[in-house]
Amino acid sequence: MAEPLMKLSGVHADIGQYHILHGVDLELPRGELTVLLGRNGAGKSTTLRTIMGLTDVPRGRVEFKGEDITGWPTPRIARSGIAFVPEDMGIFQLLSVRENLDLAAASGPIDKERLEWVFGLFPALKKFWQTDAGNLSGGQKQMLAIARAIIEPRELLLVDEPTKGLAPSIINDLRDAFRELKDQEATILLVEQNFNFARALGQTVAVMDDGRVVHAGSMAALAEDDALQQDLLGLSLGAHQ
Ligand SMILES: Nc1ncnc2c1ncn2[C@@H]1O[C@H](COP(=O)(O)OP(=O)(O)OP(=O)(O)O)[C@@H](O)[C@H]1O
Repeated sequence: MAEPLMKLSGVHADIGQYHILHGVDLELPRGELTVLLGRNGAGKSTTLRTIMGLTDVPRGRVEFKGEDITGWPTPRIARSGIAFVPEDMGIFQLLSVRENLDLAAASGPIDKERLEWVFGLFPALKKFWQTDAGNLSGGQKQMLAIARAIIEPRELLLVDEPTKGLAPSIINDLRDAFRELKDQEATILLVEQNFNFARALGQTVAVMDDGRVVHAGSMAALAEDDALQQDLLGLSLGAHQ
């Protein structure tokens, strides 16, 4: 098997005095969209934050492109080619869509072709180019947050629960955008609670429970196995259709 783009081996993570991750093993195959599933509080967001260097890692190893990045400061991790869309989206509410994207382009003015490509994924951002981000709808804010992460090419994109609180029609737009993103270039790690969204996009899946990955494999296999879903996630696909 080809070397994964990212590999977590036995990763423990602390937030303050709390020990949250208890030995996470996770591999992200290059060019694939991996979905991280699991019940509330399983440690999914903490895993993304740990990859970005936002927690203490007393034990274990995080490798990106074969290099040990454990303990690197967050800006260095970002510069190495990893983009992160946190659950709270991290956009500047008082700045316009344009200003939000200008600030996200760290290496200079936004590349025109890249911007047109982003507008193709999220046409609303073109329409509301001069609008303050705080006045966008929830779905448009999520699109802006993702656009900020991809306004410059990145090798790995981490996205935390993009569908949270969004209406079904907006979720469909987001799904289409992620499909195009994964077809075009990126390796993506997506934290999701919405199993149908996850199933539509994921090639690979990892399921967390109590600070560990308890299942990893193909999404197709999990999507076909009602009993496994029930066991791992406490859900059956039938209940979610
Ligand atoms: N800043 C913090 N201080 C203390 N405990 C925290 C902190 N952040 C997260 N936790 C705890 O760590 C555990 C994992 O949280 P995390 O947010 O990673 O889970 P999750 O799988 O993303 O869940 P959710 O879907 O609810 O966001 C939870 O028990 C949570 O209460």
